[in-house]
Amino acid sequence: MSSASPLIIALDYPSLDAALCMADQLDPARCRVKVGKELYTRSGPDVLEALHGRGFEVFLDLKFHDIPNTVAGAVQAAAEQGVWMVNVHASGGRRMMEAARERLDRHALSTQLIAVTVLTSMSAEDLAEVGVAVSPAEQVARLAALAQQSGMDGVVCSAQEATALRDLCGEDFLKVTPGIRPASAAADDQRRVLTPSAAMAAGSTHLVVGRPVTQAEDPMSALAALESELAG
Ligand SMILES: O=C(O)c1cc(=O)[nH]c(=O)n1[C@@H]1O[C@H](COP(=O)(O)O)[C@@H](O)[C@H]1O
Repeated sequence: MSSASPLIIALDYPSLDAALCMADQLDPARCRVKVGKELYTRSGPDVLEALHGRGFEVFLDLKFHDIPNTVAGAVQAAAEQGVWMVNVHASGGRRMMEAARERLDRHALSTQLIAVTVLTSMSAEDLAEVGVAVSPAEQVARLAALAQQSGMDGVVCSAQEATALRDLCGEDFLKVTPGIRPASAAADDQRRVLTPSAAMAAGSTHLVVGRPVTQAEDPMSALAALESELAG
């Protein structure tokens, strides 16, 4: 089932049972779901089958970053499991992203292929420590332009950069933005955050939300509040 909602709920749980317990409370017409490193490492492809069986479109977030041939094979494997979206790290470079694109095209796989620019957990200080002397916004713009030239369908960035990327890469280029925090929520390990409504106003095409919903005392009312913020 394809959802018109921009919401992607991050099922960051340590077991298949815990993830499905949350998924069973969600409506595939009202959101998509994301499977990340912890859950996939524990459950393997079973989780994808279970979520697809429940009608969800799945973003498989394994952030591939390796030599071009290895990433192309991994992206093909993900797409052949029927996921809606898969991601790689843009910092893997042009040849890596082009190899992933070419592999999906060669096999007529329509999975959305996006590239992570600068993790939303990183600040300017974190970037400087790994040898990137420019601001997060500048590095995001550089990597988003490279991702677009390399055939990506969009990028993962912080909503703080979405407006600049709309100007740089256009409306249709996907801007998938984690680091979404309702005004009252804790930032946790995120550094570049925005509220759901501000993120949409800034030009995000999809919002990735994890802990503000999954760790809430009442996840369904947290989700309802988020939806009404977006509707309002
Ligand atoms: O690719 C991602 O999904 C991702 C990229 C990024 O830059 N920052 C980021 O937080 N994420 C993921 O988005 C989710 C955010 O979760 P919360 O911080 O709990 O809302 C996590 O599953 C992260 O792995």
